[in-house]
Amino acid sequence: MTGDDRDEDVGAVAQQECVRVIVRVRPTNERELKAQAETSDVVSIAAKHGSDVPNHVHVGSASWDVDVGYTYDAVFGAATTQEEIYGYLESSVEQVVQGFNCTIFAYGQTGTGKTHTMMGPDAVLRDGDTLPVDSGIIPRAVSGLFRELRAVSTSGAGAVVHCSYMQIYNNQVFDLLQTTRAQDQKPLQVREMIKGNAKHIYVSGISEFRVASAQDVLELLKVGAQNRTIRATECNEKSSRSHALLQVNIEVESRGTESTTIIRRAKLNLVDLAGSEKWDTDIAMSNDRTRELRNINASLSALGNVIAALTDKKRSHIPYRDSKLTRLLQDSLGGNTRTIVIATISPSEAAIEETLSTLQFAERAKQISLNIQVNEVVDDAVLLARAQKEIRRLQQLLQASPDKEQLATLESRVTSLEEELRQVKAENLQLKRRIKAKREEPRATAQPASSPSNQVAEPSVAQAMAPPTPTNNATVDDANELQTYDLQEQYQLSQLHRLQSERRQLEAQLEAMHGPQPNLPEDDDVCPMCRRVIDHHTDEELDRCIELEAQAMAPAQSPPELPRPKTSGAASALPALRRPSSKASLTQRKDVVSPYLDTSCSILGSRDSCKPPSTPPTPTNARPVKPKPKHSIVKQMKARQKAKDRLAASPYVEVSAIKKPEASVESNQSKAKGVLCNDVRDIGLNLTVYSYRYDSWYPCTVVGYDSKRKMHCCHYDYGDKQWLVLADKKIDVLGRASD
Ligand SMILES: Nc1ncnc2c1ncn2[C@@H]1O[C@H](COP(=O)(O)OP(=O)(O)OP(=O)(O)O)[C@@H](O)[C@H]1O
Repeated sequence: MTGDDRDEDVGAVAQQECVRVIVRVRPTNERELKAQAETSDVVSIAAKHGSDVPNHVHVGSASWDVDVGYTYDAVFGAATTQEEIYGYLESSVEQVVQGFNCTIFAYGQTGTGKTHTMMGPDAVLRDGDTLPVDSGIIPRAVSGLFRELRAVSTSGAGAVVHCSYMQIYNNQVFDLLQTTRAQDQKPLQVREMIKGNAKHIYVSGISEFRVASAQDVLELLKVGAQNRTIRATECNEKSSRSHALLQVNIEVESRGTESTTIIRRAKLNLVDLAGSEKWDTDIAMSNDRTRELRNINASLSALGNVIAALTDKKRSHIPYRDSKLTRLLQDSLGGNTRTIVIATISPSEAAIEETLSTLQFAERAKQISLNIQVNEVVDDAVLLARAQKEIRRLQQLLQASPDKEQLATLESRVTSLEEELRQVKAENLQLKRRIKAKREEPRATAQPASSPSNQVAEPSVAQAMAPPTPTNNATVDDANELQTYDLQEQYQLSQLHRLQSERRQLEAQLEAMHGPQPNLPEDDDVCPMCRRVIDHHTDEELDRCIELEAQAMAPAQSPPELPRPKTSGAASALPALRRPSSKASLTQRKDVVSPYLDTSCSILGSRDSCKPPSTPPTPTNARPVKPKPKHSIVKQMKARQKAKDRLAASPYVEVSAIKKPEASVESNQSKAKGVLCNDVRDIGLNLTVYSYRYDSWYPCTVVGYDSKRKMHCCHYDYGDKQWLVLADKKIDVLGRASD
């Protein structure tokens, strides 16, 4: 996969898949051959539905009255080689390098070949460059992983690999890579942290070793093998009495396009479970052995319960906390980890009960669905690259739109139509006033007859409004004039309607030519002073706009607002001019007046209040009403600025960064440094580490130490892990959890 391909994967969505289950049948061993001298094997396998890999296992025994069959992802018979088994899993292991977590675990009755499948015979851990043919999945997966890492490194990717190895013995977690024997160690705690939307399970205080080659891991496995608890039992000379988990954490940093950096982190868990065992009351067992057996069976039954709960749609509670095993496998069961279960069975009739129980466990496990997702860290550069990509897309859209000249012509036509419309409206208004005045004239002059000023009797209102007659010349003239006004008004109104409809058409045309508008900011996101998105302001710009806004809002300083021309009832009843889209309208954006050009009119007011009135303002005693904003923009901007500051202080919003005065920092520092051992003994120490960048202290626990680089692996309380040279940092040691 190239860096470019990887870039495309950024932000990839989760893939749904189920736990994959494969069954491996081991050859009949000598003990079974002796026991079943007269009977044959009860397990047979076949390929179903035209599959080239056998995927169906059948168990049939007349004496046990059993005849059942199950279908899995794959079924491997006694003759299958270690290479064939790994060949089936290889691609899943290689995908770890691409950021997919993966867990492979072997489950089955004691002595059915779990350790053989996962590790192979002891001899596989001998020194040498080539893997022995009987090497199991673990050594093959480790060398496959490093092969894949070498392949990606040719395209410029760099990788860091860390490894830890632990066992769960008697439901307690022990570090298999510590120099002290497991029996003398303090058990480690399994902890949970929330990272993003997901929970992550980790072992607090486990040692993590940086490894550079498969051989390094094999060396660690050798150390671990010496520490693992093994005992001879009736079924197995070297029976594993603990569950062993090898955890390989990889971090691959690759270059995407536009010099971006993509960091992918993934975990490969390789688990060899202890085998379930029937409690044989005929055999005398030591207390230790009884305790082991009880714990192994209890943890495996807890695993069975978790799997049953996960496949039961009605169950909401999954009992992960019932055992350390299920707690550690929590991520792998129903989480963001590709999980492969290898169910190992014996073909012998003597083991038929255990075989059926293992197959039923496997049958349930394959129903568990998982949400697999690439684990990647998107850095600022990637975000920047995405933004640049979007800008390029918008620029292309703009180029694809019709030529600018045509747009400019249309825009100027709309502007001139608006002006014409305004004039027609004003004329119309004047006409209406004159008509009204004319109509009221006869009423005003129709005074009582006794009035000395009225020598001639005036016609009544009814007469004035009646159709003109030839006998009364004055009335005829008035009526004619009124009629002319009416006609003029009708003409103006029709003009008005024509102009309005023409303008609406033009605006629609303009909008269509501009294409779909990119996400225009919500009104509340736009600065009322400069009409730019508030979040795009620099600090200085923001301060300037806040100041301008405060000036505009202050009643003493605000310029006297021009009262709007009064409109008559008739004029306000005219059809309102509406734009096809208030947000996308070009003219609306164009009309916005920048406060940097003229601060005498508040942008908070309507657009008209900034324009010179079309008619001289009529004097009025009414106090001009100052338009009020929905919310105080100043407050809004200040709140945004505060939120921005908070974000800038920490890359993790939820982090409660602890600020400390510098003085105490310095005094604590030398004391804190003295407490550090600068070796694996630091593991488990709780610290707070000072970050200069964010001027804050972050609490963390030391979970690893790299002696080569003299670096500590710090697990922050907010969930991230980071390798640091603590010697160069300001730190404060808080102690250990156990203190
Ligand atoms: N597929 C196989 N081919 C050849 N030998 C096998 C195979 N599977 C298991 N064996 C042998 O069977 C014996 C028991 O196997 P192993 O120790 O792997 O069982 P286990 O399931 O891990 O048992 P336990 O749960 O007790 O640890 C070993 O001697 C191993 O070499």
